[in-house]
Amino acid sequence: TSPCDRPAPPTPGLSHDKWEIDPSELVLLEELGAGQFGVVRRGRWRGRIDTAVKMMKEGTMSEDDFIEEAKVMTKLQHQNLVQLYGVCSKHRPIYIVTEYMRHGSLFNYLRRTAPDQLGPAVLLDMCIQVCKGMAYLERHNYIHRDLAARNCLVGDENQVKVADFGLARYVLDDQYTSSGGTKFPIKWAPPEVLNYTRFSSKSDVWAFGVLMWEVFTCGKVPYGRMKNSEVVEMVQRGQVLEKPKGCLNEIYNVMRLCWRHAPDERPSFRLLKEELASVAQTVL
Ligand SMILES: CN1CCN(C(=O)c2ccc(Nc3nc(-c4cccc(NC(=O)c5ccc(C(C)(C)C)cc5)c4)cn4ccnc34)cc2)CC1
Repeated sequence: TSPCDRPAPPTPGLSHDKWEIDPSELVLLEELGAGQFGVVRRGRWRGRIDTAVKMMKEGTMSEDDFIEEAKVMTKLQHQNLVQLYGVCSKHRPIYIVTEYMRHGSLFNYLRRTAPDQLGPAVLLDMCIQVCKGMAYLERHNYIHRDLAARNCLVGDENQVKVADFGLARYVLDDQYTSSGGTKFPIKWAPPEVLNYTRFSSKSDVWAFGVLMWEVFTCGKVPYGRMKNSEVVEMVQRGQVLEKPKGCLNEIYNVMRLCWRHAPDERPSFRLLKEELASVAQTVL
């Protein structure tokens, strides 16, 4: 056969994909918790980098599609996004390796931290950090699809980062993916998602409003113990969450902008960032 028929040998050093992590460079440490996909553990990468390692239970996600998307996700880099370092996809279960956040989910952090540590200025700054991360995703036309305090993580000095952006697309469990499912995040969904599962950056903005409510109630569950069907009814009627106790009107007004019934009447994250910064300057 002529040389043209034989595949070229891989160029040394370029044969492995940079989003592929060599498991032999990863040391797995204590368990951080179990999520939708299975166990998450702290890890040490290349001897010095602290990581969180999601070990994807078989059958919980469309792995090949996700591995393809991982190439794009590793390029999304911002100080308010939990950085995806890469994947170990040459074995099963596959591992998703990200930067490590020491204080766990924002939801648990709000509920565990003493109220005197969580004054309005701290709470507003947390919302601004999430807004910055979301404005970056919006700029890159990247929709989160499951923004909530449980999917944000806390580091040192009340640093907050958005995690698992876009991951919802790869979940196979239709109890989670269909709006009628028991695991669908109904309480963070706007009318157009409840009715037509029409996700957009403007549906992320609605969810951000609910996240602001979670933050200013220090981790209360939105709509309390109401059943999903009752929440759907209420949201479609145009009723929204009430003002959290002790929350400034100027801050509650920003939440209400996020809960405008019509998606294009909601502000962009870019505009929300300005809005929140000006509230921080004037009222705090
Ligand atoms: C003083 N406290 C002691 C207790 N504590 C901890 O144990 C604790 C400390 C650090 C933690 N950090 C992280 N924990 C996690 C973690 C832990 C358990 C579960 C999960 N989440 C998931 O498994 C998960 C998230 C989202 C989704 C969809 C696709 C539905 C959106 C599916 C699955 C993440 C991810 N991380 C990424 C970066 N850092 C972390 C988590 C927990 C917090 C500190």
